[in-house]
Amino acid sequence: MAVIEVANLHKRYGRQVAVDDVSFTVERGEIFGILGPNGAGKTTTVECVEGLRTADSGSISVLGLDPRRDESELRRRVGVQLQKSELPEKMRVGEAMELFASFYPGPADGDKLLDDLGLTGKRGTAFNKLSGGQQQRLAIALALIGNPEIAFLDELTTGLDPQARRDTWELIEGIRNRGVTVVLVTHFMEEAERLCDRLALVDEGRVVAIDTPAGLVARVDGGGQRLRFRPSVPFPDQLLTDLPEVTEVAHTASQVVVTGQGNLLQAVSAALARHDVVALDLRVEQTNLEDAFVALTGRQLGDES
Ligand SMILES: Nc1ncnc2c1ncn2[C@@H]1O[C@H](COP(=O)(O)OP(=O)(O)OP(=O)(O)O)[C@@H](O)[C@H]1O
Repeated sequence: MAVIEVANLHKRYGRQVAVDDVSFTVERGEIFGILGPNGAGKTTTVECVEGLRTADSGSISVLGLDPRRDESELRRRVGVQLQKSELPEKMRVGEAMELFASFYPGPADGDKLLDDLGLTGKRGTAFNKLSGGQQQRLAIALALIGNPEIAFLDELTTGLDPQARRDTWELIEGIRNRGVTVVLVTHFMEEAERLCDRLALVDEGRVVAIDTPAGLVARVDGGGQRLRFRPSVPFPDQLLTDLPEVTEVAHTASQVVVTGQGNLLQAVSAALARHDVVALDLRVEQTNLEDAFVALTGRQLGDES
């Protein structure tokens, strides 16, 4: 059952088109990702869905409600990760948790949440005395304190170190396992790949594809694998392009990059061996969401131009 339905959403800021005909649905209990480079329109889209912004046109339904008209009911049923600037600097962690819990009819166990997020020892610490990562974790705790049916998490792990990032991913999986639907805005490919059941790839205000991470990766030409190596002696590309497993042979300054599927490694190694070519520094890589994004948009995820 869809808990969020967005159809033909448009939003501009002056002449700047931020969201250009975006449509998607989010099913109950899934982690739905919105992945795209900076400025793609992710935050604007989610803020319209949360009822924090008014779209220029299009329709949005959240839990069967209209985010603008039914704002007060939705506030009780969804959790939104606040941006740092939205919390008073002097407010202590424990006070923030109690204040936010008081807004909801059936709040979650705040002590347990602080414990899960590694903030138990920080109850008495003021917000502006927390590290960036701790502030981020508090924002997540506050988004979850109301026991929401849907949690909107925007740039969840930005500013966290790798260990804290992995801990946060586990926490989010735990939330999903309790039946909460999660909408995750991110520009981290690894985060999207690891966490999301389905995701919308967005670029320049448009949805370029919606699928599972594996489904998106499978759309890359020859989806699957890539080999990189330094040949001991030059050889003609045809040696490999003749193989049914190979879809493409490309060259960098010193390396050969072979894309393909099936028993690619075995087929390429055997063909090279037959012609006395040794593959030095051989690496096998799986194609990933970054490749899918490049294949679908012609741009890198991290490319802000
Ligand atoms: N309040 C605003 N006024 C004017 N332009 C805005 C405003 N907010 C966003 N924009 C512009 O709209 C476009 C989409 O921005 P948005 O923040 O939605 O993208 P995003 O994908 O969330 O990016 P990021 O990952 O950097 O947050 C960008 O070109 C941005 O500069």
